Amino acid sequence: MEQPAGGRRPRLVSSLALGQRAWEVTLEWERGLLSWRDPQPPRGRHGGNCFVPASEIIAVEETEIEKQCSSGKWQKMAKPHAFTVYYVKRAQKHRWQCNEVTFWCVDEQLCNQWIQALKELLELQKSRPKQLLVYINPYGGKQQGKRIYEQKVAPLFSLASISTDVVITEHANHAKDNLFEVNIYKYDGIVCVGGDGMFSEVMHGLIGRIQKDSGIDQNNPKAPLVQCNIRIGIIPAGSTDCVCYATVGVTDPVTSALHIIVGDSQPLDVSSIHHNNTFLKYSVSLLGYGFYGDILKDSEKKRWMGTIRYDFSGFKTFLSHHYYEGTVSFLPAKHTLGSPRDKKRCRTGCYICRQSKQQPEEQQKNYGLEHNEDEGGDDWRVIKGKFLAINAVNMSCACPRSPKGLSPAAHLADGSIDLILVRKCSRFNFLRYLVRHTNQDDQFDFTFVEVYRIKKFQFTSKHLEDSDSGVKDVGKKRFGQFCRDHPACCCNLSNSIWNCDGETLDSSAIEVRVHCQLMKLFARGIEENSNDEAIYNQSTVEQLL
Ligand SMILES: Nc1ncnc2c1ncn2[C@@H]1O[C@H](COP(=O)(O)OP(=O)(O)OP(=O)(O)O)[C@@H](O)[C@H]1O
Ligand SMILES: CCCCCCCCCCCCC/C=C/[C@@H](O)[C@H](CO)NC(=O)CCCCC
Ligand SMILES: [Ca+2]
Repeated sequence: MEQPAGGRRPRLVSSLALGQRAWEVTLEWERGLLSWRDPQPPRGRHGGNCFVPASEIIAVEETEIEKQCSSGKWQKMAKPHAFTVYYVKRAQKHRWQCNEVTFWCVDEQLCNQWIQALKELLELQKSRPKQLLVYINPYGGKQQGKRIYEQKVAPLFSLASISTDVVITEHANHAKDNLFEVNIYKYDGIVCVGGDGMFSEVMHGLIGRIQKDSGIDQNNPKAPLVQCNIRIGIIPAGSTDCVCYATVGVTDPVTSALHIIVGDSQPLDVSSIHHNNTFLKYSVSLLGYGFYGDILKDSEKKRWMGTIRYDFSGFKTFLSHHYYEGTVSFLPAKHTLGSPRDKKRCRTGCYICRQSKQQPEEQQKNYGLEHNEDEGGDDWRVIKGKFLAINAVNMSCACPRSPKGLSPAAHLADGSIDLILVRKCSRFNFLRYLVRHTNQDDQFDFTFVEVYRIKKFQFTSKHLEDSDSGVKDVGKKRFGQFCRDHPACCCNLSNSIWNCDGETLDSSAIEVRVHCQLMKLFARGIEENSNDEAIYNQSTVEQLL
């Protein structure tokens, strides 16, 4: 072993056996890196260098071994000593797996020294959770939540010495209500096992609880909300799992569990939605009126169909081709560098999101000023029209159905919303628009599609305006009426509904405002050059360090 230099923690270098060969294993404290290399690779094979950053080591365990080797030099040993390192292995398409490597040696003291050193290194990973509160929706998606958690996630949490309190929900809003009752502050994070709806429930519980404890009135649309530092982890077990896909790059329970274990943190913008000074809901993914509202309305009646209900209702809604008249007013976002037509997408460590990081504090400081500007300024834009869809997205909304999402260049944490207006067009053109969500073509490159990066917006449907009801919702009186003058024209005098992250809103007239980085997830955003190889190679690590 190398000696300490200048009081620094020494580099640990030993010759340890891996399988039946001796490898040079190194632990570099300064760089937080475990590596091993085969000094004499067998002829014809490249001597691979393997690297694992400490931040991606899941656990270290002493390993009880029998005399397993039938040949080679270990065969003669009376009692070999061993330890196993569990670490993150990057598989294809942003998927992570738990890999393990077992090192052997004859010297018990050396083995213990390695275990001790690696455990100390893990102790230094301060952002890792130790205690989690887990909510499982047993009825989300394909009703596999409980099985997924017990078989794939719980064993990993236990390996990583994370203790958990698990609640299997018995009804909708169970998790949300529970979050107002329990001592949330003793947990390092909340985990939800389910889909976007379950995540939304947990998020409402957590954000609501924090505002309550801070004396903030959620009904005040202008209140500066208090940031939520308790992270939420999503184990995907729903039908769309858009929040998970758009923040991790894949919907895979093991990958998500590993992001929780390594203590990743991804800030997330949250929109608040109000009607007449009454708080309705928060949204993090899609707030959609028209097409996506109608899909939701129809699909809720078909929950028994499971995950394919959305395809069925999507097809039906496409054929019905309803458009809705109304007025959208919005305040464009000036603070952010990006635009919805950018080619560059929000990825791990996104510069545009980092640049927006100061915004929450600035917002608090300039609260009064900003408020006056917004109310009196000429910055608000007003668009009246006939729309097939009005979509306000806080993130790309990438999901397995649409891997680039509704707004591919939207940012997770830049304090802005992408507002997409799809005006009345032919069925054929709307189909062309939808198909572009699934290929590489630009879905905003149509005359009937507009996209704006904004901070706030309001919407009122035409018949609410006509009835002079202002923001009061009397639209339900006319619900279900269709255009008598043109029975086949698809003009729908009734309201659509708002689809808010897969849940319906009680009002069609709404005002929406985005809160920059209001909450955090156990995620890191989608990694740019996700490594499709089995393990870090030399160049990747050099880039990292
Ligand atoms: N025990 C339960 N019984 C009935 N409903 C529940 C229960 N627990 C949670 N819920 C509700 O079920 C709704 C849907 O759950 P979830 O989001 O997990 O699945 P999904 O709708 O199939 O998936 P996605 O939202 O990804 O499309 C949530 O709004 C949640 O409030
Ligand atoms: C001819 C092929 C055309 C295919 C077009 C596919 C376009 C798909 C875009 C999907 C965007 C999903 C946005 C996410 C919404 C979630 O907050 C929400 C809750 O889970 N899911 C839905 O509303 C469910 C929405 C389901 C939509 C089908
Ligand atoms: Ca955003």
